[in-house]
Order: sequence, then structure tokens, then C-alpha cells
Amino acid sequence: MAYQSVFRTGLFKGQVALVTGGGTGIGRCVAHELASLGATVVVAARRREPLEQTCREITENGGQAHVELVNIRDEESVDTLIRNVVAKFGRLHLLVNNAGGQFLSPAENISVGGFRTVLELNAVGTWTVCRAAMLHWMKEHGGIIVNIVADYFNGFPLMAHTGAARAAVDNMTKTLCQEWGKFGIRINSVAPGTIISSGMQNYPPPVQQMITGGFHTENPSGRLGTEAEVSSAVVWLLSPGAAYVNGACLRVDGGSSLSKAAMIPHPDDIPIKAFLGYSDASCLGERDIPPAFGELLAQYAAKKTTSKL
Ligand SMILES: CCC/C=C/C(=O)SCCNC(=O)CCNC(=O)[C@H](O)C(C)(C)COP(=O)([O-])OP(=O)([O-])OC[C@H]1O[C@@H](n2cnc3c(N)ncnc32)[C@H](O)[C@@H]1OP(=O)([O-])[O-]
Ligand SMILES: NC(=O)C1=CN([C@@H]2O[C@H](COP(=O)(O)OP(=O)(O)OC[C@H]3O[C@@H](n4cnc5c(N)ncnc54)[C@H](OP(=O)(O)O)[C@@H]3O)[C@@H](O)[C@H]2O)C=CC1
Repeated sequence: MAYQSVFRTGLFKGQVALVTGGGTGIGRCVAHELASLGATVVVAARRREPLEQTCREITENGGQAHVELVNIRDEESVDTLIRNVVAKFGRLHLLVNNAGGQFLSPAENISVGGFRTVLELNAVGTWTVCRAAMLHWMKEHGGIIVNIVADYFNGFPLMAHTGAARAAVDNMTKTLCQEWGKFGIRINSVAPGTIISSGMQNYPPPVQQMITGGFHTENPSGRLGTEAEVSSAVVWLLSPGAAYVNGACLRVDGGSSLSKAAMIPHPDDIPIKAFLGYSDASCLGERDIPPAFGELLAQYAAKKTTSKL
């Protein structure tokens, strides 16, 4: 009798996965992971060009990927997206609600409109996609959902709006787990810490300098995270190996949610080696990552590690 690990080629063969925000950053990496494990991946966001580029990358690697345009802040657009996916592929097994974001601001400077926008994008937008996927497919056939949130657990200085929105999504995830389990729907969230991704382009140069200039060591792992480290957690939650994980929030943050201060200085080495996913650091850096973050990644790839693994 041979034991068959859940981590095997073709794990998601025959399954259809929808990744919102799948043209860039973490979403792009999740799309690559799922396609490389056999899923037919639909990447959806507002801008066609990044989505098509990700699709091309996946198909060049022998995977299957398709583009759909959506604005998750628009209910009709989301409804059309889910209907299109079901009409084109006849099914929707896996959903990753990754699209989202915010801007940095001291709380007192966030206008009511700005706060509302970030809540609408992250909380209402994620709900809108969950709801449509449930009504148009998963209620009858089941499905697995992962919602991307953030390290909001102890509050979110300079991002009060997104902290509130991500807490809402995490709590909604727990509720949906309880209400929708009977339909065969399993739902969890993933909370990334600070991740080297295209998302960093949204922050002004002084913020980027602050992060690459010292902040990045101020967590128990002594470094920032990678897109691949978030993606592999997402993929595991989507896999049958996580079949009994429901309503959970998996923190992929190097321990930063426990302590943002430098517990132990890490001047010369990185205690836990980074997983980059792509075959070399240049492949990771070639798309959309600000140069200083690309340099950090190259350092992570080259640095010695004290870990035996
Ligand atoms: C650090 C690590 C942790 C996390 C990392 C990541 O998540 S990385 C991932 C990062 N990736 C992403 O974040 C990607 C997605 N992000 C986005 O699309 C934008 O950041 C968005 C969510 C603000 C929407 O933008 P939009 O163009 O659709 O918005 P809009 O023009 O319709 O304005 C609506 C309201 O918001 C206000 N406002 C807007 N910007 C600013 C500002 N900088 N400053 C102040 N306020 C701002 C604006 O004034 C208006 O308020 P008003 O006038 O009504 O009172
Ligand atoms: N990088 C980090 O450190 C962290 C990231 N996160 C979260 O992870 C997720 C991915 O971020 P990351 O890859 O880093 O950054 P990106 O900015 O690259 O990703 C955001 C994605 O969301 C899409 N998007 C934004 N608004 C909408 C909308 N209204 N409708 C549809 N799609 C939309 C964007 O595509 P388009 O503009 O074409 O619509 C883009 O692909 C986000 O939710 C982010 O907030 C959470 C914690 C930390």
C-alpha cells in the first residue's frame, strides 16, 4: 500500500479556480501555483494588460489561464464575472479573494470618502464576490474559498480603514464557515505580513525607503515575506490536505503579528531561509517590484541561513 501525499502533480486537475487581482503580485503568484498544479485558472481584475501578461506566462509554462475583467466594487460587474466563469467552464471549485488594497494615512487625515472606499473595496467587495460565487455555483455544488486579509490583529497604524475592513472580512469568513458548511463550502482567510510585491508600488518613496531601510528586520524572522510564501499557504488551504481547516485565519507574517519590534537582531544572516517560488530572484524582480525591494529579495536569496532545513 503506497501513501499518496497531498502535494503531488495534478493536485487540482479538472478544477476551475478564480483569483481576483490575479494579474499582479500575490494574486499572480497564486495563479501560477494553482495552474502549475493542474487547475484551470481565471484571473480577474480591472486592468486587462497585467492579467493578459500573467495568462501568457502561465500558458507558456504549459498551464491553462483565462482573463476576465471585473471591478469588485461593482455588484453587476461581479455578477457578470461569476456568470461568465460558470458559463464558460461549467464549474467553479476554488475562489481566492485577493483583490484589495488601501492607502497609507494617519487616521485623522482619512476622509469619510476614503474610509468608505477602502471598506467598500476590501470588505464589501470580498463579500460581493463570495455571495455571487455562492449563489451562482457553490450553493449547489460546494467549493473552497480563501480570503486575503492583512496583519490587522493589534490594530493597523496608518491604515485604520484597511484594519477595519480586514477584521470585517476575517469575521465574515468565520460566519460563512458556519452558515455555508452545509452546502459543502469551506472558507478560510490568510493574513500576510509585509510582503515584497507589486503592491509596494502603491506607497510613496519615503515609505518604501522606511521599509527597505530597517523596518524589514523588525519582526521575529528578521525579514519581509515573499509572494510565494503567501501563495503556498493559500494553495494548501485550497487543497484536500486542509479539508478539516474551516473558518481559520492563517497568518503568513514571519511572526510579525506577535511582535513588531526586533526581538533578536539579525545583522548578517536570516534565520529562516526565504522561499521565492520562481526559479531565480531576477524572475521575481522583473515585474512591478520597486528596485530597492528587488535588491532585498536578491539579498534574501544569497544570504546564508542558520536554518538546517
Ligand atoms: C505596508 C504593508 C501592508 C499592506 C500592503 C498592501 O496591501 S500592498 C497592496 C496595495 N495595493 C493597492 O492598494 C491596490 C488597490 N488600491 C487602490 O485602488 C486605492 O488605493 C484605493 C483603495 C484608495 C482606491 O482608489 P480610487 O482611485 O478608486 O479612489 P478614489 O479616487 O475613488 O478616491 C476615493 C476616496 O479615497 C481617497 N483617497 C484615495 N487615495 C488616497 C490617498 N493616497 N490619500 C488620501 N486619500 C486618498 C480620495 O480622496 C477619496 O476620498 P473623498 O474625496 O471621497 O473624500
Ligand atoms: N503586499 C503586502 O505586503 C500585503 C498585501 N496584502 C493584500 O494582498 C492582496 C494582494 O496585494 P499585492 O499583490 O501585494 O498588491 P497589488 O496592488 O499588486 O494587488 C492588488 C490587486 O487587486 C486588484 N484590484 C484592486 N482593486 C480592484 C477592484 N476594485 N476590482 C478588481 N480588482 C481590483 C488590482 O488589479 P487592478 O488594479 O487591475 O484592478 C491588483 O491586481 C491585496 O488585497 C493586499 O491589500 C495584505 C497584506 C500585506
